Amino acid sequence: MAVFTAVTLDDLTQWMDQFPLGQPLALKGIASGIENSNFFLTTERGEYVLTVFENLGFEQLPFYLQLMRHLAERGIPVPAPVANARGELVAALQGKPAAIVSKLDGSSQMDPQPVHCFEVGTMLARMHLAAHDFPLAQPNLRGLDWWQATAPRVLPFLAPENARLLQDEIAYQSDFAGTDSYAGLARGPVHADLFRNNVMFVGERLSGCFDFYFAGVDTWLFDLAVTVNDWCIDLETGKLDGPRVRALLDAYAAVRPFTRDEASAWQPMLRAAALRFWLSRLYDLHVPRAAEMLTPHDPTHFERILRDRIANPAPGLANHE
Ligand SMILES: Nc1ncnc2c1ncn2[C@@H]1O[C@H](COP(=O)(O)OP(=O)(O)OP(=O)(O)O)[C@@H](O)[C@H]1O
Ligand SMILES: N[C@@H](CCO)C(=O)O
Repeated sequence: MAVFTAVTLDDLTQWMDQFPLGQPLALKGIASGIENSNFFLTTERGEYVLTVFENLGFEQLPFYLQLMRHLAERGIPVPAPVANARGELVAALQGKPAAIVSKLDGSSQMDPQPVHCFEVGTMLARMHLAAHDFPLAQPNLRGLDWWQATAPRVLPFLAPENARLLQDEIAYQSDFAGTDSYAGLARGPVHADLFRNNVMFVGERLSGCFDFYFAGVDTWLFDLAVTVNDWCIDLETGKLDGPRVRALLDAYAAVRPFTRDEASAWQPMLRAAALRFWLSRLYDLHVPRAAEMLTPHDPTHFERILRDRIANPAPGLANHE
């Protein structure tokens, strides 16, 4: 059960006065998700999602919520945060930061076909372009600095061959981040966690994406690699599926063509994106937080993906300028 903070309809009656949403009518905890307490909230004005943030502070949240507002205003299908009477998107609830956002239609597509990957590629490229003039800046907090700081904390728990893989890959990625080709990559605010469970579909139409709480400024290519490593793989083996990769990349490139630097950085970036989630899953498994109540995600899934991306070249990026 992923509701860490208990909230009842009674708790909300007064709290909701600050929002222009009328009275709360129904509240239902959402079981999935491992980061925050989420509730479907029905008010006199409609359907919303209430999130109580368990790990994020009042300092970081404006970046995520303002980014969602910025994207929603530009027609990207993301939850629109609702401001309170003081114009704030974050308000304290039971001493924790909380926000109300609009509810998206649809459900996750956990068995994606090329048609779904095409939709995801189009939306991701549109999102990158729409976020480009977003004025706030926050680095990707799960980027290279975090990998370098976190690896030593999980190394003692790893078998020797995995410890070697982790150390070698961090060294490889540190070198890669220092190359001219890396420096030439386009950057901006990116989602950085656009997995299957963070996108909604109604039939074959993408109806929205959510969970921006790992968003940060990073290369667009990193975001694309994170997305491909989840949407375009066989879940058993972690191997890329050609038709889905092509669909996602072609759709992305039709909105924003790839550059030469991006084409040459693609293989290392797929490895970087695999490393990022292998490491965070190792960290969640071996260094659990006190409030953790769910079984952490399986790290070996991303270890397999990383080993595969090192051993096998992925389909390349075409259409570069
Ligand atoms: N705006 C929204 N509209 C509709 N459903 C939503 C919305 N936001 C969240 N949900 C639902 O709540 C669930 C949990 O949300 P979310 O993934 O953001 O939680 P989390 O705790 O941050 O999870 P994790 O980081 O593990 O993915 C989603 O799977 C989705 O079903
Ligand atoms: N997408 C992450 C979970 C955090 O959102 C993972 O699969 O490890």
